[in-house]
Amino acid sequence: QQGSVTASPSDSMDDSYICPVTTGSNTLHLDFDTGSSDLWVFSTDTPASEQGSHSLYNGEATGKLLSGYTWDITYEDGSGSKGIVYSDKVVIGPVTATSQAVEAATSASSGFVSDTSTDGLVGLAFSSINTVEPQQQLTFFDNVKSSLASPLFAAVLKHGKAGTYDFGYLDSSKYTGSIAYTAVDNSQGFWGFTAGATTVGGKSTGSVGAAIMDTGTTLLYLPSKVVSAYYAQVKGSSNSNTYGGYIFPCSATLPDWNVSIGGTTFTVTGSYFNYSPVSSGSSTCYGAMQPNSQTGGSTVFGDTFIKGHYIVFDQTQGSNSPRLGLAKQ
Ligand SMILES: Cc1cc(CN)n(C)n1
Repeated sequence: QQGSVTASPSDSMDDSYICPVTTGSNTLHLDFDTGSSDLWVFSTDTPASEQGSHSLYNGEATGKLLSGYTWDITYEDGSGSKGIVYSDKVVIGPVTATSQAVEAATSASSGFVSDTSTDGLVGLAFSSINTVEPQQQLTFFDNVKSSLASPLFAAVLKHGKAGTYDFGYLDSSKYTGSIAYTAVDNSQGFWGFTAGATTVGGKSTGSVGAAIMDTGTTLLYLPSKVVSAYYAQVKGSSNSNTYGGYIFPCSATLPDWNVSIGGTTFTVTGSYFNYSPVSSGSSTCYGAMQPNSQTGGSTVFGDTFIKGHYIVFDQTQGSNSPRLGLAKQ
Protein backbone atom coordinates (compact mmCIF):
# COMPACT_ATOMS: atom_id res chain seq x y z
CA GLN A 1 0.00 0.00 0.00
CA GLN A 2 1.02 3.69 -0.33
CA GLY A 3 -0.54 7.09 -0.08
CA SER A 4 -0.68 10.65 1.10
CA VAL A 5 -2.47 12.54 3.85
CA THR A 6 -2.93 16.32 4.10
CA ALA A 7 -0.88 18.09 6.78
CA SER A 8 -2.33 21.47 7.75
CA PRO A 9 -0.72 24.15 9.94
CA SER A 10 -2.46 24.14 13.33
CA ASP A 11 -2.39 27.97 13.47
CA SER A 12 -1.05 31.10 11.76
CA MET A 13 2.44 30.55 13.27
CA ASP A 14 2.87 27.00 11.89
CA ASP A 15 3.14 25.83 15.51
CA SER A 16 2.46 22.27 14.39
CA TYR A 17 0.96 20.34 11.50
CA ILE A 18 -2.08 18.15 11.94
CA CYS A 19 -3.52 15.35 9.81
CA PRO A 20 -6.86 13.51 9.79
CA VAL A 21 -6.45 9.97 11.16
CA THR A 22 -9.20 7.38 11.63
CA THR A 23 -8.76 5.46 14.87
CA GLY A 24 -11.40 2.74 15.12
CA SER A 25 -14.41 4.47 13.58
CA ASN A 26 -13.61 8.04 14.66
CA THR A 27 -11.57 10.58 12.70
CA LEU A 28 -9.26 12.70 14.85
CA HIS A 29 -6.74 15.41 13.95
CA LEU A 30 -3.29 14.29 15.08
CA ASP A 31 0.16 15.86 15.21
CA PHE A 32 2.70 13.67 13.36
CA ASP A 33 5.86 13.72 15.47
CA THR A 34 9.13 12.21 14.18
CA GLY A 35 10.59 13.07 17.60
CA SER A 36 8.55 10.55 19.62
CA SER A 37 7.09 7.05 19.23
CA ASP A 38 3.68 6.89 20.93
CA LEU A 39 0.36 7.16 19.08
CA TRP A 40 -1.88 8.68 21.73
CA VAL A 41 -5.33 10.24 21.53
CA PHE A 42 -7.95 12.03 23.53
CA SER A 43 -10.61 9.42 24.22
CA THR A 44 -13.79 8.46 26.04
CA ASP A 45 -11.37 7.34 28.78
CA THR A 46 -10.18 10.94 29.22
CA PRO A 47 -11.91 12.65 32.16
CA ALA A 48 -14.76 14.86 30.92
CA SER A 49 -13.02 17.79 32.64
CA GLU A 50 -10.04 17.31 30.28
CA GLN A 51 -11.85 16.39 27.06
CA GLY A 52 -12.37 20.06 26.10
CA SER A 53 -13.72 20.20 22.56
CA HIS A 54 -11.48 17.41 21.30
CA SER A 55 -12.63 14.65 19.00
CA LEU A 56 -12.51 11.43 20.97
CA TYR A 57 -11.39 7.88 20.28
CA ASN A 58 -13.83 5.31 21.69
CA GLY A 59 -11.72 2.26 22.51
CA GLU A 60 -14.53 0.46 24.25
CA ALA A 61 -16.57 0.60 21.04
CA THR A 62 -14.05 -0.62 18.47
CA GLY A 63 -10.76 -1.57 20.16
CA LYS A 64 -9.35 -4.52 22.06
CA LEU A 65 -8.17 -3.40 25.52
CA LEU A 66 -4.60 -4.53 26.23
CA SER A 67 -5.37 -5.38 29.83
CA GLY A 68 -2.92 -3.94 32.35
CA TYR A 69 -0.94 -2.01 29.70
CA THR A 70 -0.11 1.62 30.45
CA TRP A 71 1.85 4.49 28.92
CA ASP A 72 3.27 7.75 30.22
CA ILE A 73 5.15 10.29 28.08
CA THR A 74 6.83 13.64 28.77
CA TYR A 75 8.09 15.78 25.88
CA GLU A 76 11.12 18.05 25.76
CA ASP A 77 8.84 21.08 26.27
CA GLY A 78 7.50 19.67 29.55
CA SER A 79 4.08 18.72 28.16
CA GLY A 80 2.89 15.19 28.69
CA SER A 81 0.11 12.62 28.90
CA LYS A 82 -0.53 9.06 30.10
CA GLY A 83 -3.18 6.36 29.96
CA ILE A 84 -4.25 2.91 28.85
CA VAL A 85 -3.83 0.98 25.60
CA TYR A 86 -6.13 -0.56 22.98
CA SER A 87 -5.34 -2.39 19.77
CA ASP A 88 -7.41 -1.10 16.89
CA LYS A 89 -7.49 -0.24 13.19
CA VAL A 90 -5.77 3.04 12.29
CA VAL A 91 -6.09 4.55 8.83
CA ILE A 92 -3.89 7.38 7.53
CA GLY A 93 -4.75 8.41 3.98
CA PRO A 94 -5.07 5.09 2.12
CA VAL A 95 -2.66 3.29 4.48
CA THR A 96 -4.10 0.97 7.14
CA ALA A 97 -2.55 -0.58 10.23
CA THR A 98 -4.98 -3.31 11.29
CA SER A 99 -3.69 -3.80 14.85
CA GLN A 100 -2.12 -0.54 15.98
CA ALA A 101 -1.53 0.26 19.65
CA VAL A 102 -3.82 3.22 20.25
CA GLU A 103 -2.85 4.88 23.51
CA ALA A 104 -5.96 6.41 25.11
CA ALA A 105 -5.24 9.33 27.44
CA THR A 106 -6.56 9.15 31.00
CA SER A 107 -4.65 12.36 31.71
CA ALA A 108 -3.11 15.11 29.56
CA SER A 109 -1.25 18.30 30.48
CA SER A 110 -3.05 21.62 30.20
CA GLY A 111 -1.37 22.63 26.94
CA PHE A 112 -2.88 19.62 25.18
CA VAL A 113 -6.32 20.08 26.77
CA SER A 114 -6.50 23.71 25.61
CA ASP A 115 -4.98 23.10 22.15
CA THR A 116 -8.25 22.33 20.39
CA SER A 117 -6.46 21.87 17.03
CA THR A 118 -4.81 18.64 18.13
CA ASP A 119 -6.51 15.47 19.38
CA GLY A 120 -3.24 13.63 20.00
CA LEU A 121 0.03 12.59 18.37
CA VAL A 122 1.30 9.97 15.94
CA GLY A 123 4.85 9.12 16.96
CA LEU A 124 7.08 8.40 13.95
CA ALA A 125 10.47 8.06 15.64
CA PHE A 126 11.82 4.56 16.38
CA SER A 127 9.78 2.04 18.39
CA SER A 128 12.70 1.62 20.83
CA ILE A 129 11.46 4.73 22.68
CA ASN A 130 7.75 3.82 22.79
CA THR A 131 6.62 4.20 26.43
CA VAL A 132 4.02 1.39 26.69
CA GLU A 133 4.57 -1.06 29.56
CA PRO A 134 4.86 -3.98 30.27
CA GLN A 135 5.36 -4.62 26.52
CA GLN A 136 6.70 -1.84 24.26
CA GLN A 137 4.53 -1.27 21.14
CA LEU A 138 5.33 -0.48 17.51
CA THR A 139 4.81 2.85 15.78
CA PHE A 140 2.37 3.19 12.89
CA PHE A 141 5.30 3.26 10.43
CA ASP A 142 6.86 0.12 11.90
CA ASN A 143 3.48 -1.64 11.72
CA VAL A 144 2.87 -0.80 8.05
CA LYS A 145 6.38 -0.51 6.56
CA SER A 146 6.54 -4.12 5.32
CA SER A 147 3.27 -3.56 3.46
CA LEU A 148 4.35 -0.26 1.89
CA ALA A 149 5.55 -0.16 -1.71
CA SER A 150 8.82 1.21 -0.23
CA PRO A 151 9.65 1.33 3.52
CA LEU A 152 9.75 5.12 3.78
CA PHE A 153 7.65 8.19 4.46
CA ALA A 154 8.18 11.80 3.38
CA ALA A 155 7.29 15.06 5.13
CA VAL A 156 6.26 17.80 2.71
CA LEU A 157 5.32 20.63 5.08
CA LYS A 158 4.72 24.20 3.94
CA HIS A 159 4.72 27.71 5.46
CA GLY A 160 1.17 28.86 6.07
CA LYS A 161 -0.54 26.31 3.88
CA ALA A 162 -1.35 22.63 3.65
CA GLY A 163 1.29 20.08 2.67
CA THR A 164 1.37 16.30 3.00
CA TYR A 165 2.92 13.27 4.61
CA ASP A 166 3.44 10.58 1.96
CA PHE A 167 3.80 6.92 2.96
CA GLY A 168 5.53 4.31 0.78
CA TYR A 169 6.69 6.33 -2.23
CA LEU A 170 8.75 9.26 -3.47
CA ASP A 171 6.88 11.95 -5.43
CA SER A 172 9.24 13.76 -7.79
CA SER A 173 6.57 16.39 -8.44
CA LYS A 174 7.00 17.55 -4.82
CA TYR A 175 10.72 18.39 -4.91
CA THR A 176 13.32 19.93 -7.18
CA GLY A 177 16.82 18.69 -7.95
CA SER A 178 18.00 15.41 -6.47
CA ILE A 179 17.54 13.97 -2.97
CA ALA A 180 20.69 14.12 -0.81
CA TYR A 181 20.90 11.18 1.59
CA THR A 182 22.65 11.14 4.93
CA ALA A 183 23.10 8.35 7.47
CA VAL A 184 20.85 8.18 10.54
CA ASP A 185 22.01 7.38 14.09
CA ASN A 186 18.90 5.90 15.74
CA SER A 187 20.74 4.79 18.91
CA GLN A 188 18.65 7.23 21.00
CA GLY A 189 15.44 6.33 19.16
CA PHE A 190 15.44 9.49 17.04
CA TRP A 191 16.09 10.31 13.39
CA GLY A 192 19.57 11.57 14.29
CA PHE A 193 21.95 12.94 11.68
CA THR A 194 24.98 15.21 11.35
CA ALA A 195 24.66 18.72 9.94
CA GLY A 196 27.78 20.58 8.86
CA ALA A 197 28.95 24.04 7.88
CA THR A 198 26.58 26.99 8.07
CA THR A 199 26.76 30.42 6.41
CA VAL A 200 24.82 33.68 6.58
CA GLY A 201 25.33 36.33 3.93
CA GLY A 202 28.35 34.46 2.57
CA LYS A 203 30.03 34.44 6.00
CA SER A 204 30.85 31.18 7.81
CA THR A 205 28.88 30.85 11.03
CA GLY A 206 30.24 27.55 12.33
CA SER A 207 29.37 23.86 12.09
CA VAL A 208 26.24 22.29 13.60
CA GLY A 209 27.14 18.67 14.47
CA ALA A 210 24.69 16.00 15.76
CA ALA A 211 21.01 16.88 15.34
CA ILE A 212 17.58 15.25 15.17
CA MET A 213 14.88 15.77 12.52
CA ASP A 214 11.72 16.43 14.52
CA THR A 215 8.42 17.35 12.86
CA GLY A 216 6.82 17.67 16.31
CA THR A 217 9.06 20.58 17.35
CA THR A 218 8.11 24.01 16.03
CA LEU A 219 11.41 25.90 15.97
CA LEU A 220 15.06 25.35 14.95
CA TYR A 221 17.36 24.84 17.96
CA LEU A 222 21.10 25.09 17.22
CA PRO A 223 24.47 25.41 19.01
CA SER A 224 24.78 28.88 20.60
CA LYS A 225 27.80 29.78 18.41
CA VAL A 226 25.74 29.34 15.25
CA VAL A 227 22.75 31.17 16.70
CA SER A 228 24.71 34.20 17.97
CA ALA A 229 26.48 34.45 14.61
CA TYR A 230 23.10 34.51 12.86
CA TYR A 231 21.55 37.23 15.03
CA ALA A 232 24.73 39.31 14.74
CA GLN A 233 23.41 39.90 11.21
CA VAL A 234 19.98 41.05 12.51
CA LYS A 235 19.89 44.75 13.46
CA GLY A 236 18.35 45.38 16.89
CA SER A 237 18.31 41.72 17.93
CA SER A 238 19.17 40.59 21.46
CA ASN A 239 19.05 37.48 23.61
CA SER A 240 16.26 38.44 26.03
CA ASN A 241 16.00 37.14 29.58
CA THR A 242 12.48 38.54 29.68
CA TYR A 243 11.32 36.47 26.73
CA GLY A 244 13.74 33.58 27.18
CA GLY A 245 15.37 33.79 23.78
CA TYR A 246 16.45 35.92 20.83
CA ILE A 247 14.10 38.77 19.88
CA PHE A 248 14.30 41.54 17.30
CA PRO A 249 12.18 44.39 15.88
CA CYS A 250 9.36 42.84 13.82
CA SER A 251 10.45 45.19 11.00
CA ALA A 252 13.97 43.69 10.92
CA THR A 253 15.27 42.14 7.71
CA LEU A 254 16.10 38.51 8.44
CA PRO A 255 18.87 36.96 6.33
CA ASP A 256 18.63 33.47 4.81
CA TRP A 257 20.45 30.69 6.68
CA ASN A 258 22.42 27.98 4.87
CA VAL A 259 23.52 24.58 6.18
CA SER A 260 25.38 21.68 4.56
CA ILE A 261 23.77 18.22 5.02
CA GLY A 262 24.75 15.10 3.07
CA GLY A 263 27.10 17.18 0.91
CA THR A 264 24.36 19.56 -0.23
CA THR A 265 23.62 23.09 0.99
CA PHE A 266 20.05 23.74 2.15
CA THR A 267 18.59 27.19 2.80
CA VAL A 268 15.97 28.41 5.27
CA THR A 269 14.37 31.58 3.92
CA GLY A 270 15.02 34.50 6.28
CA SER A 271 11.36 35.37 6.77
CA TYR A 272 10.75 31.91 8.30
CA PHE A 273 12.84 33.05 11.28
CA ASN A 274 10.15 35.51 12.36
CA TYR A 275 8.13 33.23 14.63
CA SER A 276 5.65 35.76 16.04
CA PRO A 277 5.30 38.97 18.07
CA VAL A 278 6.31 38.36 21.70
CA SER A 279 2.72 39.26 22.61
CA SER A 280 -0.28 40.17 20.54
CA GLY A 281 0.25 43.48 18.72
CA SER A 282 3.85 43.93 19.90
CA SER A 283 6.46 45.33 17.47
CA THR A 284 9.02 43.02 19.08
CA CYS A 285 9.22 39.57 17.51
CA TYR A 286 10.54 36.23 18.78
CA GLY A 287 13.00 34.30 16.64
CA ALA A 288 12.30 30.86 15.14
CA MET A 289 16.02 30.03 15.53
CA GLN A 290 17.00 29.64 19.18
CA PRO A 291 19.94 28.13 21.09
CA ASN A 292 19.80 24.42 21.92
CA SER A 293 20.16 25.33 25.61
CA GLN A 294 16.35 25.63 25.36
CA THR A 295 16.10 21.94 24.40
CA GLY A 296 18.44 20.49 27.03
CA GLY A 297 21.42 20.70 24.68
CA SER A 298 19.81 18.76 21.83
CA THR A 299 20.10 20.32 18.38
CA VAL A 300 16.63 20.01 16.87
CA PHE A 301 15.66 20.63 13.26
CA GLY A 302 11.98 21.39 13.80
CA ASP A 303 9.29 22.71 11.47
CA THR A 304 11.12 26.00 10.83
CA PHE A 305 13.67 23.95 8.85
CA ILE A 306 11.42 21.14 7.66
CA LYS A 307 8.77 23.32 5.99
CA GLY A 308 9.98 24.20 2.50
CA HIS A 309 12.01 21.01 2.25
CA TYR A 310 11.18 17.47 1.12
CA ILE A 311 12.37 15.21 3.95
CA VAL A 312 12.44 11.43 3.49
CA PHE A 313 12.50 9.13 6.53
CA ASP A 314 13.91 6.08 4.79
CA GLN A 315 14.54 2.42 5.64
CA THR A 316 15.00 1.13 2.08
CA GLN A 317 18.56 0.10 2.98
CA GLY A 318 17.16 -2.08 5.79
CA SER A 319 15.82 -1.24 9.24
CA ASN A 320 19.37 -1.32 10.61
CA SER A 321 20.54 1.28 8.07
CA PRO A 322 18.01 4.09 8.28
CA ARG A 323 18.79 7.29 6.42
CA LEU A 324 17.34 10.74 5.81
CA GLY A 325 16.80 12.15 2.34
CA LEU A 326 16.62 15.90 1.81
CA ALA A 327 15.61 17.94 -1.20
CA LYS A 328 14.37 21.44 -1.88
CA GLN A 329 10.62 21.80 -2.47
C1 LIG B 1 4.07 17.48 22.15
C2 LIG B 1 5.48 17.67 21.71
C3 LIG B 1 6.15 16.91 20.75
C4 LIG B 1 7.42 17.45 20.68
C5 LIG B 1 8.54 17.04 19.78
N1 LIG B 1 8.88 15.66 19.87
N2 LIG B 1 7.48 18.48 21.55
C6 LIG B 1 8.60 19.36 21.83
N3 LIG B 1 6.28 18.62 22.19
